[in-house]
Amino acid sequence: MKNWNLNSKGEERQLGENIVAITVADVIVAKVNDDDELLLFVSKPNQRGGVLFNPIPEAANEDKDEEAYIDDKHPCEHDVVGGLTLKRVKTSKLCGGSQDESTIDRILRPLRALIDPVTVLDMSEGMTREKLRMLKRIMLLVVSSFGPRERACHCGLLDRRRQFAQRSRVRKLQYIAELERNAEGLELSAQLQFLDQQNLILSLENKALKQRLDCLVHEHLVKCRFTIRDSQIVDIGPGLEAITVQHETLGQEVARLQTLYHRQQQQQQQQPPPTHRRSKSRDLDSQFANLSLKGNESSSGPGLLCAPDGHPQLLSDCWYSTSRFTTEGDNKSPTIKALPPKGNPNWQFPSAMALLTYSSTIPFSSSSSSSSSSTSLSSRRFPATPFRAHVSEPLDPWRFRSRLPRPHAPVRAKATLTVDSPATGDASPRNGPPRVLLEVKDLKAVVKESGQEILRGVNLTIHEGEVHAIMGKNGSGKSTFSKVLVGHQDYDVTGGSVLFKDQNLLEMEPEERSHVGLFMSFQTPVEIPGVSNFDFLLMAFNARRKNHGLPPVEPLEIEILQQGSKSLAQPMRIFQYLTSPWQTDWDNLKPSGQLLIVKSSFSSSSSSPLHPLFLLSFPILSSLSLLTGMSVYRVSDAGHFYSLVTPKVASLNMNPKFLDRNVNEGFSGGEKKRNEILQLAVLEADLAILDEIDSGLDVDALQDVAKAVNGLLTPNNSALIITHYQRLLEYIIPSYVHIMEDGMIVKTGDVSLAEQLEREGYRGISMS
Ligand SMILES: Nc1ncnc2c1ncn2[C@@H]1O[C@H](COP(=O)(O)OP(=O)(O)OP(=O)(O)O)[C@@H](O)[C@H]1O
Repeated sequence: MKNWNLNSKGEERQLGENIVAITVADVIVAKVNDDDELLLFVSKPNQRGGVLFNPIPEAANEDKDEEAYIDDKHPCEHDVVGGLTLKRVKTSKLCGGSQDESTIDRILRPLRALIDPVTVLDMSEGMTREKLRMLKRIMLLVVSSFGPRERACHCGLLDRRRQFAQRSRVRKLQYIAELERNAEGLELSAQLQFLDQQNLILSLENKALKQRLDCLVHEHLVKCRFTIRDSQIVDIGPGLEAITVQHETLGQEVARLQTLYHRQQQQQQQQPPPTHRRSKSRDLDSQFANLSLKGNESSSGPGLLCAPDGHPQLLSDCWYSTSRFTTEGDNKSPTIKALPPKGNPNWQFPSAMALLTYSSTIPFSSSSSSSSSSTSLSSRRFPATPFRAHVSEPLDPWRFRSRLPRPHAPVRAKATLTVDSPATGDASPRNGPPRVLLEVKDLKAVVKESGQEILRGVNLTIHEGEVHAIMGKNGSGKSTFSKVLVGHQDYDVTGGSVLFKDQNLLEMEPEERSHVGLFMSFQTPVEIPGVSNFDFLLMAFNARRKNHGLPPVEPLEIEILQQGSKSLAQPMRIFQYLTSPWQTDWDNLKPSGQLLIVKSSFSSSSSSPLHPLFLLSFPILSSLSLLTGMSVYRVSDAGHFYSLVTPKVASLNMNPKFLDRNVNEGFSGGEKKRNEILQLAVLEADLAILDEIDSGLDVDALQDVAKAVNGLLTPNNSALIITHYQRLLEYIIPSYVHIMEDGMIVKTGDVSLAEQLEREGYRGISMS
């Protein structure tokens, strides 16, 4: 193993000699081959010494997607959340340890085939400070390939499609790993220096050659590969195998671009702010119009589109757009003609250049002004006379729409599901009197462990469309009542009956209770390390759908737009436009994964018109696809789970990034509560039991949460709210207020009872 002194943020990290274990992230999911299952699945070590999911499920459990696995010694506080049974395994099972040698060996065997030696952290004795320190400083992701047959690591929760959301977390780590793998035995150290948000300088120091190799790396190119041969960088970026660049000249080029960049920055600072902001698409248009072209003037061969002066940020786009082409016409105004890449006679030249060429009026004239920059490239490949493309008018992407290659058939059948809720409740009231949803008669329950009786005969009837509030002194049994209703394992029911929608609730397993429409928001919501909120919501949602005999909902629609020629056999240096579809910033291009993906916001659904920016970007992607052999995908959320969940996130005033975070992990108290309501909103339960959702909420959050709950109430569902304070009931007006004392409901009234309680306290209320 080489030592690397950088991590993805450019911070100094020194890796231990033999350590290749993998993570400080919550979950590492990596995939190399198209057919791969999950590579590795390690959760952040936490104080309980556990991670949540076992990467090697029992054979019998393999198909139970909604289940994970528990180490009984580390039970979760609540083992049923949103209808999913959560189980826990010990870190030792993942990171190694003496407890189960064969399991560890099974995990590590394929890893060892790729990277050796592998250091195993023995976690069987629990987490020590030293081990934690070791884990924390490990920032190297091992990208490996486990075929489906080996299935060395399989995650019961995430299938390939769901990994989209996870990939963002690993992209930079992958980058480091990729650099490491491609160093070809040369000892390199690397430094990253950010020029701006998107561009950075990657400096590779080759100690053996005593050379420093600098290269501008656009964010798109973060996954680019630098191969070093004979003191030259060969193969920079996808598809540019033909380009050989001497590192010294590349360094000069970088320096030049850097100067340009700084000069431009200075100029921008000196200029008064523009009065009108130009739309981004217009900016792109004009930037494309400024592209220049360098290439082989007379014969076929590689060409290079170059960024206009002062726009180094376009450089990598241009590189990506490099295609095989030839020029026709005389030197003064040659035109470009595309050549099909080898082995692909049907190629149509759908590159950025195609946009230029198709306009057919574009003259390419010899330009001496840019000859200086051409010397930065190897003269063997690039003659000193470059061409410069002039575009007389801004590009109108709509003009070229019909020329774009027709999308291929979808990779898999497009989901035609509408995301209908499995909940039975809909907004329209049923005919006749409201149905009884919950009928509790003389319910008695004891603490399983001690036999202490907590509930001593609770009676409560809840009809559809009603909101019931339970108040009561601390320790009166409110939470116990709600937990008994959802089947908490700590309690035994010793008497009475509970009917939910005419079914005997007490005979049901906890997850069944959830599936039939009972939802409980806990006082202290459970954290689920290693599982993103989005995945969790999707799993819970689909678990309920499954229970109702409905097919699962897909997170996204994925459609292939251009089939690449290569199989995904190699780790690819491809970026994707989308890792989290809720992030809709065009500039936020993410290097990750193996797919070229256009964000849903640009492509919308397949039936709706294509966004102009998509049209502009597609040729680049398409060209890149041709060069690299990778496929181009389009992703749409229309009618899929993303489109269901994102408005609900918005209605709760939650930051969409919360979808990407692990369930409740690191959330503030208020955020956890909102998250609980988000779960409720997604699951659309018939009866929501909300235990102190107002605790820990500031005034705004309280209003948001109350508003969201009110928005979920329909004539056909109901809510049971446990609270200490009347203020919540100002926002969610209850039909009935009950007071619980010593394990029984001792008084029932309307909202005025809560007001009286607020004024006079429990002493002021007669419980008779
Ligand atoms: N698992 C348990 N083990 C031991 N005692 C328990 C357990 N669960 C509940 N109790 C006891 O039962 C009583 C009622 O607790 P519960 O949490 O239901 O009260 P509560 O009305 O919700 O109180 P608060 O308003 O403070 O939340 C308390 O005395 C509590 O200590």
